[in-house]
Amino acid sequence: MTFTITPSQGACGATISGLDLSRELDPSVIRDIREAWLRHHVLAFTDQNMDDEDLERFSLYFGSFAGDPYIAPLDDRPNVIEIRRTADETTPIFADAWHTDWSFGKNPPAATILHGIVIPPHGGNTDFVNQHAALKAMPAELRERIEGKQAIHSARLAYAPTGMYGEKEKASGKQRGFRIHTSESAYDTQLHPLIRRHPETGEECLFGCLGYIIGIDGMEEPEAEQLLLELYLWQTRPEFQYSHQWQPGMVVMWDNRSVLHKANGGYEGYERKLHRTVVA
Ligand SMILES: O=C(O)CCC(=O)C(=O)O
Ligand SMILES: [Fe+2]
Repeated sequence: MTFTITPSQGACGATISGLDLSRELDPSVIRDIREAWLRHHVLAFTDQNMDDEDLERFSLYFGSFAGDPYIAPLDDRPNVIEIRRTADETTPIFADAWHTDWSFGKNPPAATILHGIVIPPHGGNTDFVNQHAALKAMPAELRERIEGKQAIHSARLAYAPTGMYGEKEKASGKQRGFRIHTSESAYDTQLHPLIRRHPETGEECLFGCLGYIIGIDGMEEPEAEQLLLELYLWQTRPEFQYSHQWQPGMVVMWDNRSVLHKANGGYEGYERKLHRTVVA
């Protein structure tokens, strides 16, 4: 199978065309994809015509499934969740803030894979920021202040009963296109270093950002908040970004260990539906 890898014009990301993910892939092709994924951090596979079974098989080439703690999977597919926004939905856009998937966990996942099924005619990009590039270009003065520091991660601002997707959203009576359940477990915290080495490539990068990061271990709150905000503004700068524009049938796979990502709106009145797997 021959395929083409075209790097994006942005700080990360590449498009792969000429691959049919509805078929089994040769080990050598899987190796090439893995290499490209580690190099470009975000891969977009164009023109796929595939179902959930294909998505699952493709995902398992890269590791085992990680179960989503707060979003209900499809009834008949415990490893696939549907990110769906109906045409008339008025809830806030899901995941419209920079984050690393489940950085609040003890062992955050390696990859998230999205299959675009219904794609609106405009808007709805998924944005990525390269955290290797952000660290490399960081002013020494800022780096010194975060060096050796452990960030406190938690899902509480999003998934606790008091969080963004909690009681308030329920009380608003607005319906989401998919089911999110909040839980007391979202108040749990987990430490991860702000600067760490990528577990596969060994390259240094920043990990996580304000949002799932709620503090810095051993630092007073106002001081930590100020530092995390400064860091956030640096690590999400436009020069480190790549904005991914979807086409129907596209599959996008990113490396949670090296990029932050966020969803975008801008498609009011249109449906958007993607199926997602997460690889441990
Ligand atoms: O809807 C999107 O573009 C991305 C949503 C997201 O953050 C995710 O699936 O992890
Ligand atoms: Fe996400």
